[in-house]
Amino acid sequence: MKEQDSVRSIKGIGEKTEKLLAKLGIFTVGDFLRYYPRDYDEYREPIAVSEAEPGKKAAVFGRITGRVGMSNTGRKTVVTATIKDEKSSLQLIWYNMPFLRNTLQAGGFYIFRGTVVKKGARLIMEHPEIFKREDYEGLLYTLYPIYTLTKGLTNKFMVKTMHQILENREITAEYLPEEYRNHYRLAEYNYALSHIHFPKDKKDLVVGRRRLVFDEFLFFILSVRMMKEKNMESQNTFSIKPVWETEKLIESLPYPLTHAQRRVWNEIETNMTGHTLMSRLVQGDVGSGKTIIAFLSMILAAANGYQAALMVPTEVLARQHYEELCRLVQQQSFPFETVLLTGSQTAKEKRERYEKIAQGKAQLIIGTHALIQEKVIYENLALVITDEQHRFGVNQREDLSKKGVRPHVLVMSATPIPRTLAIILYGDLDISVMDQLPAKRLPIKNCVVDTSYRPTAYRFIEKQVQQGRQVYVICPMVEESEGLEAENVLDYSRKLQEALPGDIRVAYLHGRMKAAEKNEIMEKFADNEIQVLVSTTVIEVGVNVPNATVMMVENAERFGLAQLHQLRGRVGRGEHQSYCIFVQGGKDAETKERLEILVKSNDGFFIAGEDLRLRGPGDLFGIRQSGLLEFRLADIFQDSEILKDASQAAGAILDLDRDLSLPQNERLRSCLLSYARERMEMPGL
Ligand SMILES: Nc1ncnc2c1ncn2[C@@H]1O[C@H](COP(=O)(O)OP(=O)(O)OP(=O)(O)O)[C@@H](O)[C@H]1O
Repeated sequence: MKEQDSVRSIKGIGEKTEKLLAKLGIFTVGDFLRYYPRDYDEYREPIAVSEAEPGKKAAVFGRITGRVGMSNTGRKTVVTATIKDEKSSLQLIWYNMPFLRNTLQAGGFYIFRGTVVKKGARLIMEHPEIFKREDYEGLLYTLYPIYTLTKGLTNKFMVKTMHQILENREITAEYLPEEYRNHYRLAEYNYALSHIHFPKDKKDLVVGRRRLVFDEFLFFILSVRMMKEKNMESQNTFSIKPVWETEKLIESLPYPLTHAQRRVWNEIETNMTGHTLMSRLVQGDVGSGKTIIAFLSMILAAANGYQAALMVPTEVLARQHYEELCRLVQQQSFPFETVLLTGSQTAKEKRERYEKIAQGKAQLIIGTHALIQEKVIYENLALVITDEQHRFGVNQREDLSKKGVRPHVLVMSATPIPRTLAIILYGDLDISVMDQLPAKRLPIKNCVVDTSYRPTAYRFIEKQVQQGRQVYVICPMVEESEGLEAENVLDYSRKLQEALPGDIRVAYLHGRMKAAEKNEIMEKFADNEIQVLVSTTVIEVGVNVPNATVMMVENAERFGLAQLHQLRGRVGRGEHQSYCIFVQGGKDAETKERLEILVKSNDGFFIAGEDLRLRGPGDLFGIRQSGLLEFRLADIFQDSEILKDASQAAGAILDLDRDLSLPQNERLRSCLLSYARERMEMPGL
């Protein structure tokens, strides 16, 4: 069994399971290994009955008082027992496990582990695990992994399979030279992998996690630096001069550019018309107007006789940008042809576009990563713009340079990272910051509520739709999943359609739908044929429907604040007053306090910083901060010390071996390439 082998090579996995795993983005043995737990169930110190609190999972010790009862209700057998201390009692219930009546002894001392629930005045625990004291001691403080699942897969299966893979020692060879591991106090790779899944205790987990976080940062930084180094060496061989077309476009916009947009545009123009190739990061908060800056840069290249490509992470976004750019070009009667290139197009459609690109008939090219596939040959590509850095890793750059192309590179990022961290993460990529929102925007009105507010929210949604506006509702899950109590898109959209008048059209959207279906839904939403869109975070990045004025996020506690800020950025993009309703799953006061930060501020940088302050740096396994830079484990804020180490290591590695061509870096290089490939293929949520 090798990392790159299909999951089918794992014993016990057939076609059906293969399909289910694909839904989780697991295709190979390596994907499985890097499918890290979303949480851990800790075997904590047992507590007394009177310490048990409703809603919390606990291990409660006690002696069974009275007898162990058994009854039949309908087709179920119900076994019950009670444990007590001086102050309170806890009732234990098991369904369809009649044998327990004989195993559990009246008067026996046990530890019961489960979630405590309050029913009327009683405290009960349904289906608790049962332990003898001596057995529990062996488990004390161990952590049991919990994986995000999909219908048809159980946590038990994931655990069993993970053990099976990890037992096979040959799969994952260490790729980081020993001197680096020693210098940065890093665990060996296999050790780290097995301890992220099955840690003996928290300390163990921290050690394993540290290594894997280091790797994520290292790969990210290496890929950025390698891109930058290549460009730094390079002279700007393109002959690009400022053009009137960009000025004309700016003048024709229905709004003046903000100062920040002006400044950033000047920086880009100076760079592209200067002596060295551009490697620039444009960092701007949600809704700060990055798209028009991207378009201007593309027009600059096109008006100078070159091609420009804009690569975005989703087809939905590619199509949206394509339509907007076509509209602008036509309106100005510019003689440029715009083409869209996405994975879901038919072979014939793709062939036609390849031809146009190869012959230089198309100058403005927009698409997903289909843009840099083998068959695409550019005639004279001068500019590549990517939406998020991780989507344009080393291998894409290599793919391009194999074709003899070394274009200007512009990276657009909406992740609010303080400048100090951005510099470490993006190396010495030039950074342009767009720190201003367009004027005349009405600030979004926000509220944090619990689920009892839903009827009121639905009435509000109804009113907004009657006024011609549109609504997003975000759920954390696509479908129901075992062991996770969170709203899911499929059931929620059904419920919502029933709760709203029949003439309001509700539709749903999630990353697992076919691209064509997603496009159709998005187009209908953009045309206001659909008024309410229930979606996963697949709409988080870049989607722009200015008529949408309400964003309702269910189970808001499940998202990082920075991610919620991104989601909120989907509304308040037009002239109408917009609203954001964060619905909290429970009533936890701390969670409410955290969510209230969003009510206080609309500044992405501030929000990210406050989130960290509230959670404290010790909270390694809480909700991840930045949904956007899709690190699996790493959190740029929380792990900023590891980030600094990784940045230093990347520098040392590249100082000795600029393109990782030395034999000792061979494995590192191939891991880096598969890392970049993996990022590209990560399915939406
Ligand atoms: N200077 C401006 N004044 C008014 N509106 C603007 C200005 N610049 C852009 N816009 C409009 O603001 C909206 C958001 O712009 P854009 O889609 O470029 O945001 P963005 O920076 O890409 O944000 P996100 O990261 O959320 O995608 C668009 O409808 C755009 O037309």
